[in-house]
Amino acid sequence: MKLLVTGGAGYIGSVVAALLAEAGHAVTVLDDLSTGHRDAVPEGASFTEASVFDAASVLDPSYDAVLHFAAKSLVGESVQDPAPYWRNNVAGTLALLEAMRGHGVRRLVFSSTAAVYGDPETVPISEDDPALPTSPYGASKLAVDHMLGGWARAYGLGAVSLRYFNVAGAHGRFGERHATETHLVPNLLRAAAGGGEPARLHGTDYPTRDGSAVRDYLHVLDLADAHLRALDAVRPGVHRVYNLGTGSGSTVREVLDAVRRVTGLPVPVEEGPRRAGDPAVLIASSDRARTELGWKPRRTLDETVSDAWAFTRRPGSPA
Ligand SMILES: NC(=O)c1ccc[n+]([C@@H]2O[C@H](COP(=O)([O-])OP(=O)(O)OC[C@H]3O[C@@H](n4cnc5c(N)ncnc54)[C@H](O)[C@@H]3O)[C@@H](O)[C@H]2O)c1
Ligand SMILES: O=c1ccn([C@@H]2O[C@H](COP(=O)(O)OP(=O)(O)O[C@H]3O[C@H](CO)[C@H](O)[C@H](O)[C@H]3O)[C@@H](O)[C@H]2O)c(=O)[nH]1
Repeated sequence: MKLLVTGGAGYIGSVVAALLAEAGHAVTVLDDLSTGHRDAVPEGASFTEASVFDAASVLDPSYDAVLHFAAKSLVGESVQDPAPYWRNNVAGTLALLEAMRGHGVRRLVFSSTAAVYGDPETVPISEDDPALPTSPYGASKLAVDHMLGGWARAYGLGAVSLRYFNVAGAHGRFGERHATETHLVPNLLRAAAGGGEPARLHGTDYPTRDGSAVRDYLHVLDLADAHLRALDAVRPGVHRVYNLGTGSGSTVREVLDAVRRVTGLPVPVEEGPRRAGDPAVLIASSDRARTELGWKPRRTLDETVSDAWAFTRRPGSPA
């Protein structure tokens, strides 16, 4: 297939673009490099440095599908400064959808998020549970999910929204390197590598088994596999939503233990208050993806941490 991958110079987009190129697809990456890196675009993919707002001039009717990763995605930042989230994630996606419609490109796989669910009443969370986001980031992604439903019904778009839970790990030279890093696993690994600040543990008084927050950590390669399956499953006129997680939760302290186990290093940690807006527990029910996409996550937390550690220690890594 001929595919446009927006955000393909970023963490998750670069891993999926690499796998798509390895599978023999013709991949064009569109990325404005706002948080991504030119050297993260995989060999074998062509690259256009542009914004999703310019998608109309990059797409043409020969494209079979778009995988849309480009977004702003920091929960806390979106609370402090929501305007860029609505502009980039909602208006940017609208521009992309109009470009797709204009060129007759009718298949889309979209990066949605567990943040659409806010603070859930029960876990594991299924796709039919209430979506009450607690941040502009989550609200912007939910708005797009709604937009895609309307586009499928009215214009015949085939779309899949993949609601990722916590993504971690790496695929060789493709991994997570953000100038502003808020995610737990890379922050713990940076502290393990030494030379910097201790890692911070945000919140020790959650109603969980050890007082720290619980998340569902999914290896980026398992996540990527779901994208390849979604691309095959997408059908004109239908919008489907799938949660993607392992179905089992780890506390922050358990992830810290995994990092100590995998690296064999003492990871300095400072305990602090809760981070504003963080829910206590987020765990996915991915039964729908298992049933309809035949998807099954395969990698353990230790494998996830181990692959992220190998990425952190690669030659030339700033960590
Ligand atoms: N990392 C996670 O745990 C997680 C969880 C849930 C959902 N997501 C979603 O997955 C997607 C990818 O996340 P990531 O962690 O790889 O983030 P990332 O910041 O590494 O990648 C995003 C990429 O999009 C590009 N980009 C941003 N705005 C753009 C625009 N207007 N035009 C063109 N390119 C633009 C950036 O330069 C970057 O390369 C995002 O949509 C995010 O919301 C991520
Ligand atoms: O240095 C850190 C970083 C994080 N945490 C804690 O570790 C857990 C995981 O935090 P992350 O920042 O790694 O991930 P989030 O759960 O906050 O966010 C992720 O999942 C969300 C869904 O809820 C969104 O999709 C978002 O894009 C994605 O990054 C949280 O309890 C957080 O407070 C720490 O203790 N120390």
